[in-house]
Amino acid sequence: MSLDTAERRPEQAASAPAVWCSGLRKRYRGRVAVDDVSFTVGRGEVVGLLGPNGAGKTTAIKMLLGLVRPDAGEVLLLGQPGADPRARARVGYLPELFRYQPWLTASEVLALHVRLAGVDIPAAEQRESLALVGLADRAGDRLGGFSKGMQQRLGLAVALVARPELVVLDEPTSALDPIGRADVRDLLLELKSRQVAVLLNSHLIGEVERVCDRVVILDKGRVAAAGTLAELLGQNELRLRLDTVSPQAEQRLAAAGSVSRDGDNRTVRLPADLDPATVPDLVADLVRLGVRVHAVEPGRISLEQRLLDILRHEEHA
Ligand SMILES: Nc1ncnc2c1ncn2[C@@H]1O[C@H](COP(=O)(O)OP(=O)(O)OP(=O)(O)O)[C@@H](O)[C@H]1O
Repeated sequence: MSLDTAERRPEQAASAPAVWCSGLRKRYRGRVAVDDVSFTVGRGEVVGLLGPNGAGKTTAIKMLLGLVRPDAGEVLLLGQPGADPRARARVGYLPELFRYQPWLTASEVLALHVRLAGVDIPAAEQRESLALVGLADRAGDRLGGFSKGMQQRLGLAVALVARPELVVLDEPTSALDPIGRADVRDLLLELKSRQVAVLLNSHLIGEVERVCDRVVILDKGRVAAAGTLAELLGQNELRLRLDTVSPQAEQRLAAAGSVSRDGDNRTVRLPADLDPATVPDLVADLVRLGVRVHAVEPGRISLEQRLLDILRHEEHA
């Protein structure tokens, strides 16, 4: 697993990463919120920011976007200093907690943000952004009558309307129903296919696992782990359904890797660099030891399991 240290400051060029930050720190009244955080989001890359409550995710995002002043550290967005309005105009942002003026209509909110971004987006394209988040038929309705999920959908349209090259989404699906979540997942994949970079803060690990190229895990303000899903989930698993397991057979299983048991089901954690003979040899030995093998299912550990392993290890470190 590689810690994403992003040491060298990139050139301020069109090819610079979408996000580059180095040594970000923030304290609130003596309490550390973010402590020496560095990472990058490449152009067109979807990066997930994960971590427990209070880990510093939102604070880190706000420092990237110039909404919180860092005590230390440096930020480049799309190759420009984070505070530069030219960079910010090409960044779409969905904040975690937000409230629009209730007397505005959905299309007025979009028009306002397009004006603030200083870009010229035709009215038809603005309507398309509303359609993209399932609000096409509510364009003329005032926000005072919008549900939480509808407000979050509008927030997404705001983040996407000005043709951003980088989109930062702070818990975009927290208020959404299952269909809304699936829509956002499709939307993220669509952004990826258009080479728009995304930084996604979400507690929905399955969602992150499905769409993200890379993950940065924060814990107690620090980067606890970072890497591609393949790097983080390198470990293999073997799920077996067995009966008539003798003590010798138990020993043979334990020799292959750490074993957890749930009734007749056993899960063996195997190393990442698995020898191709390991699984067939194990099954042959089990059969020889009189075990009845009902099912053998290879798998990879889930991001959720990996996250829990990392965070529990940090707790005991
Ligand atoms: N404005 C603030 N004033 C004082 N402390 C703050 C402020 N904002 C954040 N903090 C503290 O900084 C730490 C990190 O908070 P942050 O909101 O960044 O965490 P998070 O990882 O986004 O959490 P969650 O998953 O719960 O949204 C917490 O201890 C929090 O209490």
